[in-house]
Amino acid sequence: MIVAEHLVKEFRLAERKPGLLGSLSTLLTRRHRVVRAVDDVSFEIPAGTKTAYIGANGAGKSTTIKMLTGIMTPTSGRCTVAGLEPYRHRQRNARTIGVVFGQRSQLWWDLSVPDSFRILRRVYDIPEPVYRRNLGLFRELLDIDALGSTPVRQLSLGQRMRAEIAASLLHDPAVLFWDEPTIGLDMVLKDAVRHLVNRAHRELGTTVVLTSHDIADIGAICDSALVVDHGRVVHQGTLKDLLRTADHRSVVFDHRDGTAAGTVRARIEAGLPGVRATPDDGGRIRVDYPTGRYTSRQVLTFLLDHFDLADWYAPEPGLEDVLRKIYGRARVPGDTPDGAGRTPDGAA
Ligand SMILES: Nc1ncnc2c1ncn2[C@@H]1O[C@H](COP(=O)(O)OP(=O)(O)OP(=O)(O)O)[C@@H](O)[C@H]1O
Repeated sequence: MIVAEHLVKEFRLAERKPGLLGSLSTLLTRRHRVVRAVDDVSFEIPAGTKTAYIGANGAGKSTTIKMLTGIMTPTSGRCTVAGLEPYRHRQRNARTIGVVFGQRSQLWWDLSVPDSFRILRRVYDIPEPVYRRNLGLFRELLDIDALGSTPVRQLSLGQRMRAEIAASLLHDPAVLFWDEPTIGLDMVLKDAVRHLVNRAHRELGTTVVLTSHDIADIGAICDSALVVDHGRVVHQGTLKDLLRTADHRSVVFDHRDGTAAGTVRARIEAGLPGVRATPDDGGRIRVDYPTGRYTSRQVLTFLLDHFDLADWYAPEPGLEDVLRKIYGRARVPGDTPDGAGRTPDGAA
């Protein structure tokens, strides 16, 4: 079980004024502003679930994961992973968790991947059969042997990510924290990575916390969702519950009465104010309606009354639509650009 209780993380940033005089005055006055990256966040992630930690850029996801993995200490509040406060018990916590930060390597920069794995094997005291089984899987699915003896710093982004993912799974951790794990990976490797994590969950009961801007990753891996906006949790529940918050639904239909697409559109939009009708390339019409205003029955009845329907279906609302709505609200005019003043390694 992963628990966050009123978790807060603030960063103090020196205010910099532009120009030479500005730099001098910055040195003299030393004014600071505080960025509250994580703002009183509380949640419980049950063991054995696969949770997507979702939010727009700068919402506070990576900062939360850094506290859960012990890299950062909270400003206030607390969190526990399998009963341990990660920032107080970094060593013990490290045995329980496997971590990937797409933006930051967990491997030794000057060592080759096989050398890194040999060290990790000792650090985690991995039993021989487990080590062999996992290496076999990584050879088969991530083509890890092809990385050869090249030092990690000379690997391409995709090659490094393959090694990072393998390293995070090497010791069969109880909890995986994966922050943007598939950046730089091609489609085949993304599939392999999804297979590996789902296998670990199915066979070992691994708890997964995934941060990704790749909607397909979330759909292929996660069953639950935790959505943050401006450092605060705005939704926690199953992925299905999140999809049900969609404020628009759609009906797609084919008609056989030969009416021109433009006329069909005009007739629908006049008869059902607030509804949008869009012809697609295949000759079908997609009707998007606000759920607060119409039921699917009302929309369908209108279509049946006005057109000779050859076929119709109601697609499930997509995660992308739901997130676009949440992220759209998150953009406040005049917001400062995210990431300003970050330290190079992101550490506290
Ligand atoms: N080390 C740091 N020093 C100062 N500010 C920081 C630091 N790390 C993060 N921040 C700020 O905290 C806020 C949250 O950043 P965080 O990286 O947690 O967001 P995120 O949700 O992971 O974003 P993204 O999706 O872009 O990776 C941002 O405004 C960011 O600029």
